[in-house]
Amino acid sequence: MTTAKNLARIMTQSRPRRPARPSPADPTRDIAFDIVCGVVEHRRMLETTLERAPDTDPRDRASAHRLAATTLRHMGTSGEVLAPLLRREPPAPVRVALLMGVTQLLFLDVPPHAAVGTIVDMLRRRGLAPFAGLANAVLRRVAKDGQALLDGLDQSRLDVPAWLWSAWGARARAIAKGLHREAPLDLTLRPGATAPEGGIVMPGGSVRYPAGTRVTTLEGFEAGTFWVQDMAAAVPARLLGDVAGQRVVDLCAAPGGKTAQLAAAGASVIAVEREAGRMARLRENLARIGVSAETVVADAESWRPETPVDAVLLDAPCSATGTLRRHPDVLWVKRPRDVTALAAGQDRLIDAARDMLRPGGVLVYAVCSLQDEEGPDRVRAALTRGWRCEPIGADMLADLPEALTPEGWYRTHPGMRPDEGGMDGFFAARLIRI
Ligand SMILES: C[S@@+](CC[C@H](N)C(=O)[O-])C[C@H]1O[C@@H](n2cnc3c(N)ncnc32)[C@H](O)[C@@H]1O
Repeated sequence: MTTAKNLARIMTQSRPRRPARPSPADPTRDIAFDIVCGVVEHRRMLETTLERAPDTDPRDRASAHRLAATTLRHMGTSGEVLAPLLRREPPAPVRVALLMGVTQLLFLDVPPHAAVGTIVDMLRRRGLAPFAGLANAVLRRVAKDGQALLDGLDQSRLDVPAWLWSAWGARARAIAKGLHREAPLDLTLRPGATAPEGGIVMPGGSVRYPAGTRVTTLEGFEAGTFWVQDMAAAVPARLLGDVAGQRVVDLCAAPGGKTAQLAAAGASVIAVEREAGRMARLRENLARIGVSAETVVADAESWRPETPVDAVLLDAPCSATGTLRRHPDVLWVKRPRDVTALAAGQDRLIDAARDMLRPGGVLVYAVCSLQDEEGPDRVRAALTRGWRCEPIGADMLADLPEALTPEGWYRTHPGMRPDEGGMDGFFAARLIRI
């Protein structure tokens, strides 16, 4: 039996007992390890690390993404499982390896011998052989006790950093439960298009497929009959009302989901995006879908249209806490001060949008954030700077009435409609230029 005393002894050993055998190559674990170390040690986003491994087989990348994302999604709980098994805190990379091992054992369907062996091999491969014995002992213990180790743990609470939990207030538990589920794949259809087989039509007309569905394999992808957009993200563009024939500016536009919606609804759209690379993606997406828009690579804070426009959609850069189901790295990368800095930028963009609109013109301000500072607080602040709020009508959200707040704002979170697969967190409000 492995006692805490034995474990402590293993931890103090500086060399493995047996000569190390060569560890087999395992790109999935290696990339996942780099991703989680990047998040934990350097607050580096998951995608940034993935981009550093461009030549990897797509299946290894997909498996690495899944292992890393699942580790990050359950990181608080896995840490709690490890706590009584560790006499002292191991070095950060070793802790990451142990967390990955616990994830494989308790949250993924990896058979115990493989769950333990792959982590031990990884430690040897990554220059951490002195800790292979520790990992072997700890993970075997986790494998032996299995799911019983989770009994009595408040996983929802453990897997959300304290600052986010308190910021979410009464919504926190429902949101946290939503975050434990992988997000499904939602499509927005080009008007008149038929959905690929196997989807479920959601409120608002989005079509939903199970988590893990690869979009490029769906019929109609090449022909551009649909684009990927969470059902909650499909709503803000519709809050502008009937835009047919109107001049609409889509600010912060890439990769272009909302530009496509506005163009498909008959608006004459100017899409403004700061990053040239992201704008190239927007153009590719519009070409695939078969809709057109004027595209401008510029900073939305300083760019202005030649003449004032009827409407602006501002999908502002934000903390993205509404997309935590897809991006669990955000849980551990973002800090309260990031939200404060983002809120200041959001105010500047709202002011810029005012300069673009004719008097009486409409701004839909939207963020994929769950934070009050980036949603309700920005709208309240705007009311002192030349805007009035026009409450969203119940008819505009007839399919999703629970998303309409008493103030007339649109607000969703990942805990909503849990039995139908949940949805991303979004906030949007209609502001009129005075
Ligand atoms: C939330 S994403 C927009 C998603 C997009 N609206 C859609 O529906 O596909 C924010 C985008 O804003 C861009 N961005 C950030 N600050 C900007 C600025 N000052 N001017 C223009 N674009 C900006 C980012 O590069 C990013 O592509």
